[in-house]
Amino acid sequence: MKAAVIGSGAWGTAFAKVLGDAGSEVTMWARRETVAAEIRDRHGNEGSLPGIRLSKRITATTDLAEAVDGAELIAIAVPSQTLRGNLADWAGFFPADATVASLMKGIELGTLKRMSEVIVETAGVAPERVVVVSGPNLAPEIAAEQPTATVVACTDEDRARQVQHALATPYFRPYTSDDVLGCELGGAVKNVIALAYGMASAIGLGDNTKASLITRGLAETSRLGVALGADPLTFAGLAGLGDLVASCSSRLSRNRTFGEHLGRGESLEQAQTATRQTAEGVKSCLSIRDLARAHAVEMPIVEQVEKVCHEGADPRVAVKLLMTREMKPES
Ligand SMILES: NC(=O)C1=CN([C@@H]2O[C@H](COP(=O)(O)OP(=O)(O)OC[C@H]3O[C@@H](n4cnc5c(N)ncnc54)[C@H](O)[C@@H]3O)[C@@H](O)[C@H]2O)C=CC1
Ligand SMILES: O=C(CO)COP(=O)(O)O
Repeated sequence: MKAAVIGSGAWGTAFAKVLGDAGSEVTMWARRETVAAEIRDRHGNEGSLPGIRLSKRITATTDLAEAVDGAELIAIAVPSQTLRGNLADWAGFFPADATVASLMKGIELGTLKRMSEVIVETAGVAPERVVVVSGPNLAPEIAAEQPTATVVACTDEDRARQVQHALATPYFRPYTSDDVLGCELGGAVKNVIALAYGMASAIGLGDNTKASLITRGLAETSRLGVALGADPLTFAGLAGLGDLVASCSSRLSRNRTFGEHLGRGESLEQAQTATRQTAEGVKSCLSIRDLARAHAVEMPIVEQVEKVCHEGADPRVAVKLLMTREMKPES
């Protein structure tokens, strides 16, 4: 397959490696010429994935039209909140029948749309051409070829299978799904729960607390998903529980790490200065909270994470508020 990967950060680069290792010819698009040149000439991207060697089947450019020229698959890994603006500039260059894969895990501020919806709306791509790839996929582990599984979700089963085959390597095992909505929500909400988990770790809370956060975090994710029409079983799978456990338990997770900074008492600005890469949950906690409210779905953990991130609330007070909510049945 001829593929393009737009975005040369950690996930774009690891994803390009998977595609290259599975046999595709890949052209990456990078914003900076230094990054494109390093990928093209030295087969690495030290700034995003130190020590990783990329296949010679992978090249890179800063010219979007060149990157997507003739591509059968275009995978996008830019920050969720920039996607709409990016596509306004790029979409005219996409080949008419290309599959567009969203690798992003966020919900757009203001519109409350998922990334696949932004792609359909802004790039004029039919929904059945959009694939979502999501699962327990920490980029540095994948780049180091540590085995993992993922989900390729698309309403068009044949297209999902094509992408599944284009991604299969001995260290990356893709499963297909038709639940695009559930996979996207699972990925976006787990970033917010990982922020909460990081805060809990930093304030010294124990394993019972952390297990309760994961379990109740998944409960509120599923509640929102079901209200919006997702398959509840998706949240028990790789794009739900799998991704949530990976991000909460891993020190590689940028969202968990960001939460740790906040839990240590740093302000949002201090945490942003200390962490350079994209932590999607910091913005998506706002849009997910608004989406939940719009559908009358209770998401108490998301509500508290938003208060800590954007209203200066103390994480210890947030825990207290969560623990003293009205008593209710588990489900
Ligand atoms: N890093 C990971 O392990 C995983 C990340 N993701 C998701 O992938 C998406 C991208 O994340 P990463 O690659 O990890 O982030 P990153 O911070 O490593 O890289 C982001 C990339 O986007 C580019 N970028 C930043 N602002 C931009 C703009 N205004 N216009 C165009 N490009 C811009 C940066 O130059 C960089 O190449 C996020 O939605 C994230 O949640 C999903 C699975 C795994
Ligand atoms: O989505 C991810 C793993 O599946 C990456 O999580 P972070 O963005 O928190 O690093």
